[in-house]
Amino acid sequence: MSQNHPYRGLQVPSDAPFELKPSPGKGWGAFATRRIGKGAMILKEKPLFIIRKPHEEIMEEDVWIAIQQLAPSEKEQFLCLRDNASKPFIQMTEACAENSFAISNSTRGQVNDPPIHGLFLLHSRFNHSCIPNSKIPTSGEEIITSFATRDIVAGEEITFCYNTDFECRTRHDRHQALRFVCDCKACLTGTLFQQLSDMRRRLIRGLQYLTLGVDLNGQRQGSASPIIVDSQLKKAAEDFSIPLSARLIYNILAVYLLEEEGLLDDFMIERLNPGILQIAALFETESNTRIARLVTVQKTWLDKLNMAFRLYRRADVADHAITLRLRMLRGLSVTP
Ligand SMILES: C[S@@+](CC[C@H](N)C(=O)[O-])C[C@H]1O[C@@H](n2cnc3c(N)ncnc32)[C@H](O)[C@@H]1O
Repeated sequence: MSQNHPYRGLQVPSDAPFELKPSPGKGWGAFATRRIGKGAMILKEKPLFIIRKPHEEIMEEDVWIAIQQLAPSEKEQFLCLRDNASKPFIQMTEACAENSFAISNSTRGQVNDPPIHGLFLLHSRFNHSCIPNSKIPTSGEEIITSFATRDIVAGEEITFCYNTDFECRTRHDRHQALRFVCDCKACLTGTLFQQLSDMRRRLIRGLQYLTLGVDLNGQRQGSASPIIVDSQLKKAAEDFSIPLSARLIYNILAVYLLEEEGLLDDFMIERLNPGILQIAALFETESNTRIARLVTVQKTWLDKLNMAFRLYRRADVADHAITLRLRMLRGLSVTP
């Protein structure tokens, strides 16, 4: 039956390292046809069309106009799309929502430019995992590219994470956002890994709060579901008076937890490591400077963490100045 499925009509490049086929319980998915080494490119894809509007403002008419402008062969490709591989979409906006990605225009556009949504025929066939094996880094370009974040063996399903802050969200929160039940290793209830996963992700969120002074939505936490229960510690985070030594430990602990969770890929390291090196370079008290330097040269994140713990509860000459600088950067008065 799957031989005649409309997805067979989707044009997968002949050199692509994957094929499309049914993925039990998830409609169809993309499966590696050969080994894909960590860091290797999986697919570079041009959008079939783009719509320059925020997601919630895209109307039927917008999608119809975009489709009318397609070449006949492209229209045929669009008509292959199915609602999770089963039924044709009833509304064009649904087809668009299920098969499009927000393309960041931050690198080229102006701040007030409308967001761009691109419809991608093939990348939209990739299913979600909360512990994925691929990533589509934001590039600011209309063409998107996926890369393997770890070695993928032939036959393995290729997945990516549909949301950007899931490393800080528990299973319950993730499922509410996804609106389908994911069955990845971090979602399978009754397992030790799942329990640890929730704990790690909650901790990562808390550590982020302690270093940034705000929650994922950029706001201070409300009292309904506290992330940091200790009121003094919460105030210190919001006042940016967390000492440098603790900042370094929190940041490295978050990376270590990401690694334990199976989420630490090269893109993540590229994003997080500069901040850690920057903190390590800020110490001014001589003994602290020496330890911070040792932290940076350790090979593993566990070794870095162990070394960083030597700084635990140590004050630094630079602490006060850092607090003032962070408060000024956030537009707060210099005195808490
Ligand atoms: C963008 S589509 C992915 C491709 C889709 N499976 C297909 O056959 O066209 C997203 C939809 O796939 C399904 N899906 C994706 N990841 C899943 C997962 N981990 N578990 C269950 N369903 C999943 C959900 O129905 C979701 O709304």
